[in-house]
Amino acid sequence: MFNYLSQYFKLFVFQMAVLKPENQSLKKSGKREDYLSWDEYFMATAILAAKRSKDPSTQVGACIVNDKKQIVGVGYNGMPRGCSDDEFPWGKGNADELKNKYYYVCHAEMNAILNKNSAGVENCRMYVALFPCNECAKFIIQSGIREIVYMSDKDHDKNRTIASKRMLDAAGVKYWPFTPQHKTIDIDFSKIDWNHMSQC
Ligand SMILES: O=c1[nH]c(=O)n([C@H]2C[C@H](O)[C@@H](COP(=O)(O)O)O2)cc1CO
Ligand SMILES: [Zn+2]
Repeated sequence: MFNYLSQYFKLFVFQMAVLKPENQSLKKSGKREDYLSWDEYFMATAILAAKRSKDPSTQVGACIVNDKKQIVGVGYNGMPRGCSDDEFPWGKGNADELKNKYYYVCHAEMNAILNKNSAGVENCRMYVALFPCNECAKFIIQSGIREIVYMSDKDHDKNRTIASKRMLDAAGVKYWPFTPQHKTIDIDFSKIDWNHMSQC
């Protein structure tokens, strides 16, 4: 018991000596504490991009980040350039498959890779709202992306997801589900003080 208490006391003294000054200096700096983590920021960027999607049932966004934490590509699911999203179909229940979206829509991951604003995406990480399908997994592997951070794995029992994981595992691409600290992120344009912004 005495030994236990003595160990505990040593730990306490260590914390006071080593950890406290750092905490104090953090407090002194006056920085905001409620800021977004990097993971939240990149996932939120993916989800914001998804809001551009015209798909009435599933909106997917993807955000590619390099090892300097720079965003190098963003995309969402949409029709290819030149294929009007007012003319090509967005449904999925039609017996005639040519009248469903699946043959036409570009997936968010593919768009993010093709939209890259850097020479390549080797060794990058992709943040994506929905676990990538088998076709996207091929793009991810071939482009050199090494890690996937996802939110929903709603299609985990579908063959396209099983095949996707099989290929990602074989190629050594890591993937992990993301749980945000903030449940909501508020972007309220009406709260922006335009007068103040223009003085900056
Ligand atoms: O990896 C993906 N990336 C992606 O952008 N999508 C898009 C394609 C479709 O527009 C939509 C899926 O539609 P639905 O959930 O109605 O089957 O999500 C779908 C997947 C997974 O299948
Ligand atoms: Zn896909």
